[in-house]
Amino acid sequence: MSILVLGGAGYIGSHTVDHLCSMGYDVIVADNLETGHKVAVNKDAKFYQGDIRDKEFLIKLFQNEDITDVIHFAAFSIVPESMKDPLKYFDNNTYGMISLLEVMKDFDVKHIVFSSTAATYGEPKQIPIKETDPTIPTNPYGESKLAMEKIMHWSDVAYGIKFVALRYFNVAGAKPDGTIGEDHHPETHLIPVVLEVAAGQRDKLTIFGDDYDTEDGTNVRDYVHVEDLAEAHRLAMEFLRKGNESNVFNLGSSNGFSNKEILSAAREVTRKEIPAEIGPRRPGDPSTLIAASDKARKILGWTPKYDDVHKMIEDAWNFKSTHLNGYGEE
Ligand SMILES: NC(=O)c1ccc[n+]([C@@H]2O[C@H](COP(=O)([O-])OP(=O)(O)OC[C@H]3O[C@@H](n4cnc5c(N)ncnc54)[C@H](O)[C@@H]3O)[C@@H](O)[C@H]2O)c1
Ligand SMILES: O=c1ccn([C@@H]2O[C@H](COP(=O)(O)OP(=O)(O)O[C@H]3O[C@H](CO)[C@@H](O)[C@H](O)[C@H]3O)[C@@H](O)[C@H]2O)c(=O)[nH]1
Repeated sequence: MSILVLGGAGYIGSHTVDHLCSMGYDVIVADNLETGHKVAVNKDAKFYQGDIRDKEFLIKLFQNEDITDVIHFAAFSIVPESMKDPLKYFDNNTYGMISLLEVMKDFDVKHIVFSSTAATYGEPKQIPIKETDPTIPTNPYGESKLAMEKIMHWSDVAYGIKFVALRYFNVAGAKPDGTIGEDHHPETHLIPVVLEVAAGQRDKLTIFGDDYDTEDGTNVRDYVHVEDLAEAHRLAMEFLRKGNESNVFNLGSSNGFSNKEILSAAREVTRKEIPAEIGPRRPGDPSTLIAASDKARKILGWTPKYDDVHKMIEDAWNFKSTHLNGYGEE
C-alpha cells in the first residue's frame, strides 16, 4: 500500500512527502525535476525521475511498486507564464492528467488527490468563494486545472477512479525548522519575491496595479501555510481510503490580505526596508480571492494550525535566510 506523490520534489509536494513520511506512510515520489529539487525529498521516500506524460515511464513505475493512492502535484502553475504560453500549460497539466489516468485505469488504482486551484473560479461573483460557485477562469492555468477536474469527474463515472480536488488559494511559508521551503527560478510568487528584495537579491518590489476595487486598490489574496496544506492532502487521501465519494474542497485561511498588507507584514517580520513601487496590472489577475473553507474543516476534519500571515512570512524568511540561493543544486 504505497502512496505515489507526483511532483513530490516541488514546493508543496516536498512538504507533503515529509508529512506523510513522518506519519509512517510508505511514499514513492516521481518528478521530472523541471522545477523541483531532489534534495528536498525526504530520505524515507523512494525517488524516481521521470515525466508523467511519458506513459512507458509510468507503466514501469506502476509495475515496480504496489501503488494504491496517487497525490498529483506535477504541473506548471505560474499565472502570467500561462497567459504567454497557454499550450505549454494544456500539454503538461491537462495532457499529463490524461496520461496518468490511463495508466491508473490499467493498473486498477482507484484514488487520486489532486492539486487544483482558486484560479478555477476566475473573477468571483461573491466573497468568500464557495465550492459550488461558478468556475470561469481568467487565465489558461486555471482553465487547464478546471479541465483536469472535469477529466477526473468523467473518469470516476466511467472507471470508478475516485478523486479529491483540493482548490488551494495562495500557498506560503516553509517547514518551521527551515530545512525545506520554496525555491523557484525565477521566483514569481509575491512572498518569495518580497523576501528576495529583503535579502538584497532584487532592488525593489513592483506591485502589479493599485487601481483594483479593493480597500487599498491592490489585489487581495487568501494565504494558506504549506504545512497545513500538507496535512490536508493526508486527510484527503485517508478520506478516499475510507471509501468516500469524489469531492472538491477549497483550502484557504478565509482571511484576505492585500498586496500592500503583505509588503508591510514582510517589513515587520524581516525588519528590512524593502523598497517598492506601483507598476501596471498583471494580465490574468482576479481582483480578490478569499476561500470559504468550512467544507474542508467539516468533512475532512482539517484544522489549519497557522492562519497568521506573519507566521507564514516568518517561516519563509527562516528558509530564505538560511538558503540564500535555494537548495543550491543549479
Ligand atoms: N504554489 C501555489 O500557491 C499553488 C496554489 C494552487 C495550486 N497549486 C498547485 O500545486 C501544485 C504544486 O505547486 P508548487 O508550488 O509546489 O509547484 P512546483 O513547481 O514547486 O512543484 C511542481 C513539481 O512537479 C514537477 N513536475 C512538473 N511537471 C511534471 C511532469 N510533467 N512530470 C513530472 N514532474 C513534473 C516539477 O519538477 C516540480 O517538482 C501545482 O500543481 C500547482 O498548480 C499551487
Ligand atoms: O512581483 C510581484 C508578484 C506578485 N504580485 C501580486 O501578488 C498577488 C499574488 O500573486 P502570486 O504570488 O503570483 O500568486 P497568484 O497569481 O495569486 O497565484 C497563486 O495562487 C493561485 C491560487 O490563488 C494558484 O493557483 C497559483 O498556482 C499560484 O501561483 C497578485 O495580485 C500579483 O499581481 C505583485 O504585485 N508583484
